[in-house]
Amino acid sequence: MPEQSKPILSVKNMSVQFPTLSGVVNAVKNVRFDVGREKVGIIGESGSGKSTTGRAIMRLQPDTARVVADEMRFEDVDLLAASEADMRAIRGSRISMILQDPKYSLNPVMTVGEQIAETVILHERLGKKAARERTLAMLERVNIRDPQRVFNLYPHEVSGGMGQRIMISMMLISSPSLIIADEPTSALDVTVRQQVLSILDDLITERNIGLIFISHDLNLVKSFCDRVIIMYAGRIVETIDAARLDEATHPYTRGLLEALPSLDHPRDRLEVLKRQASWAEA
Ligand SMILES: Nc1ncnc2c1ncn2[C@@H]1O[C@H](COP(=O)(O)OP(=O)(O)OP(=O)(O)O)[C@@H](O)[C@H]1O
Repeated sequence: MPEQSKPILSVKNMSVQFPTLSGVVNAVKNVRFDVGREKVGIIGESGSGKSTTGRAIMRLQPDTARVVADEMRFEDVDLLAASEADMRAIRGSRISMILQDPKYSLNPVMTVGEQIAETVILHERLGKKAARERTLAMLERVNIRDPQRVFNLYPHEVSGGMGQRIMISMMLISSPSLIIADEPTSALDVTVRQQVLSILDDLITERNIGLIFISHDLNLVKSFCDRVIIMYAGRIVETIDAARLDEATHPYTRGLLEALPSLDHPRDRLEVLKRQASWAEA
């Protein structure tokens, strides 16, 4: 298989369970998917297992969680067999995660520049001066106009959109091959969202990175991603090219599409999704 079309990530029959006081929660059930150098959206309603899937790939589950799979392979790494030390070396360097709110992901008592620089000091053993230069260049790459000034700001001093661009800098500075973005723009207003998405898009294309984009915004995923995985109650009910989403056949996907408001074809009433128990079964 040519290098370019080889999957970066291959997940085969992965399930995630959480034992709780009221019984076992089967958060993810037997999911199977590959991610190549492409943008793959995962959509589904709240509780459908999207974030749990992303965190299981990063091996960031609570200790009580049970993750089983036939295979979870990231490039040359068997994620099921990797030690915690192996995972620490991979996280933030070869696989990065961008979360919804940078305020919770950034350390409040360190300047944003120091935090970004720390990534390359840690993973690439760069000296302080070289790390600072790389950081300033990366901040400039995400369209931050005055990187010298922004380098010295603390997380509470930056706006939501700038915070997310800082997160993108931090997550991309080590040139990962896979990014998992979990609702990365949900906290932003529409114009800032477009700017952040366009920066992310450019960097992903330019560096040939694979992206898993978790969202419950069907319209966003449809326009931003190449392929879409639709989850319902822990299962993948359908995987389809984003350009062909309107031709989706699964009744859950059809229901999601029909529940979307449209400016071109306004309707008096939006459809309410009617669920069937069989969608959650094998
Ligand atoms: N640590 C945990 N302990 C117990 N149950 C959990 C835990 N984390 C997640 N769950 C359960 O797993 C299921 C899937 O949750 P998950 O957060 O993956 O859904 P999601 O699709 O990402 O939802 P959202 O869009 O609201 O983030 C839910 O029923 C949730 O309550």
